Amino acid sequence: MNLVSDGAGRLLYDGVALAEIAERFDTPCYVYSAEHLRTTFAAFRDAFAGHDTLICYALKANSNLSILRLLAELGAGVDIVSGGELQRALAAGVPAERIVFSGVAKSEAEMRLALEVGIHCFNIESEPELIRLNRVAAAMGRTAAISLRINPDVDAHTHPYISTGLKDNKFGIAHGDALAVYRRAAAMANIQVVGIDCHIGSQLTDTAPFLDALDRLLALVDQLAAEGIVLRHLDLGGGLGIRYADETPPAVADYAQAVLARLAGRSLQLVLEPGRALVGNAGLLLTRVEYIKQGETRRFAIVDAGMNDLMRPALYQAWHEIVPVRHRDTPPQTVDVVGPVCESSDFLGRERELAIEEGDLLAVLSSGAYGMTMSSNYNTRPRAAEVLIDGGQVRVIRRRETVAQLIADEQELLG
Ligand SMILES: Cc1ncc(COP(=O)(O)O)c(C=O)c1O
Ligand SMILES: N[C@@H](CCCC[NH3+])C(=O)O
Repeated sequence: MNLVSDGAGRLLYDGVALAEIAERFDTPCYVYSAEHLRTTFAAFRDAFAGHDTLICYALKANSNLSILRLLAELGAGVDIVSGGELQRALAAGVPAERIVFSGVAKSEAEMRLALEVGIHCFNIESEPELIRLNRVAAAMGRTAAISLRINPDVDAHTHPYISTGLKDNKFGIAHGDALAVYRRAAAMANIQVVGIDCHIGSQLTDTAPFLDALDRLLALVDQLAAEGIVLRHLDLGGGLGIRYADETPPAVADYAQAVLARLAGRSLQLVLEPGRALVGNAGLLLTRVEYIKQGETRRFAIVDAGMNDLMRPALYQAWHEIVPVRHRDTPPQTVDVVGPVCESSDFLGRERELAIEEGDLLAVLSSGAYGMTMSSNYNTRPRAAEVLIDGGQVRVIRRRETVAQLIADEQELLG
């Protein structure tokens, strides 16, 4: 993240003083860097340039329309998991033919909408889902292009809550059932088999599990071809990790090189679904210290952002670096950075060494992915504003929610 301190000890993000952003837009506030988004997307595009590759950004990581539009203008497609995400993508101007639809529970209405607009491909996660899609497509007189999402039973070595490619996980079709389900799909009148797909987990810091999964998929591609079922594309999913603390995820170029070496000589289009790797380090959460409270055993910095704004620490004990926006010469003290929500799991960071006082601003780094999209209104807390820094200018890309918005749908119905 492009964070530097100026001569006066003020923290600048992409050249803009974070204190000024807080002054203008209040806190808590998500702050994103357009420059970072462009750079990371270009790194993916360039790394895979030698091969026919469609980069379908997994918009569950950050679904702000302005971010989607920025990535779509750079050539990205998207991976969606709901009708809501489909409508977001279309509203942002993502071309339908660059949309892939994952998710274990696609409803009939979601299938109809995706068929109407003509998405690139459905990633089918079970045989019942395949049967339903064939029926829905038949009723519309359409043909649905599909991949089967295979669960390759590969250990992604990540947090158990975000591992998705093990046989105990709910995702995908068991590897051992794949050929039978493909045969069934190929015989369906309103299904066109075009690809194969997997997604083994998130925040992977090693290429080996990706390559294991890829090898298992390629073996299936060859077995299917021998039976006359020739696939056009292979979707390797997302999952490439980022650095939050001291992780050393592979560089995109190294990941690409390893993957492309396996695909050399094949005419398979490659589809990728990166989420976190594109946006995670493109954003921070700006928050203000409301109180410093010395408890009996611990010292707390109580800030105005909570687990409803950034849920990752509460849900996964995830570690996000927290830095003061203004430098103080006083000695740092050990504090737990906690939010205002009435839960003991409401923390953003524990046992941090910080020199801060009441009223100071803190930046919670690497919050661009699974921050705002996982936020909630718990404790009737309006969601934070989102702003984008682009070329030294800052603009609001999502207004701060108001309590009036939150209660409107109930207020109308008061007896
Ligand atoms: C099907 C699918 N594709 C892509 C992603 C994006 O993952 P990541 O943000 O780790 O790249 C996810 C989330 O884990 C997913 O479930
Ligand atoms: N929400 C998770 C990632 C899971 C991705 C969804 N399959 C996180 O914050 O790390």
